[in-house]
Amino acid sequence: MAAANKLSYDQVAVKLAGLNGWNLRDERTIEKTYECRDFKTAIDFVRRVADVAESLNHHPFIKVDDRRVTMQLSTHDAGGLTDLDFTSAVQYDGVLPVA
Ligand SMILES: C[C@H](O)[C@H](O)[C@H]1CNC2=NC(N)=NC(=O)C2=N1
Repeated sequence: MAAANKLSYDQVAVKLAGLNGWNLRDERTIEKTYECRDFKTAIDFVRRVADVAESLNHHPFIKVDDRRVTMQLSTHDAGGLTDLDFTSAVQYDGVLPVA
């Protein structure tokens, strides 16, 4: 997949406004912390996120702290934020916890 185009600060601001709970960490990274029910649910969430990441060939930084999962998205190939980061964010928000 060709590297996506780096978005301008204004484009990032508009896209960020359409998301829930995602914040700008620095000029090239967006971040969100998900609160899961418990540690094993958090790990299961990460497993599902990994499947999405593989399908998009776009891989997040992930931190697991007990039941909190922090995700950071950036497009290294473009040196900033691209549509791929926002597509990933929407898909991660749609990853459901185990029933
Ligand atoms: C060659 C391959 O497409 C690249 O290395 C992909 C893999 N996953 C990636 N993930 C992220 N977050 N940024 C990238 O630039 C990136 N590039």
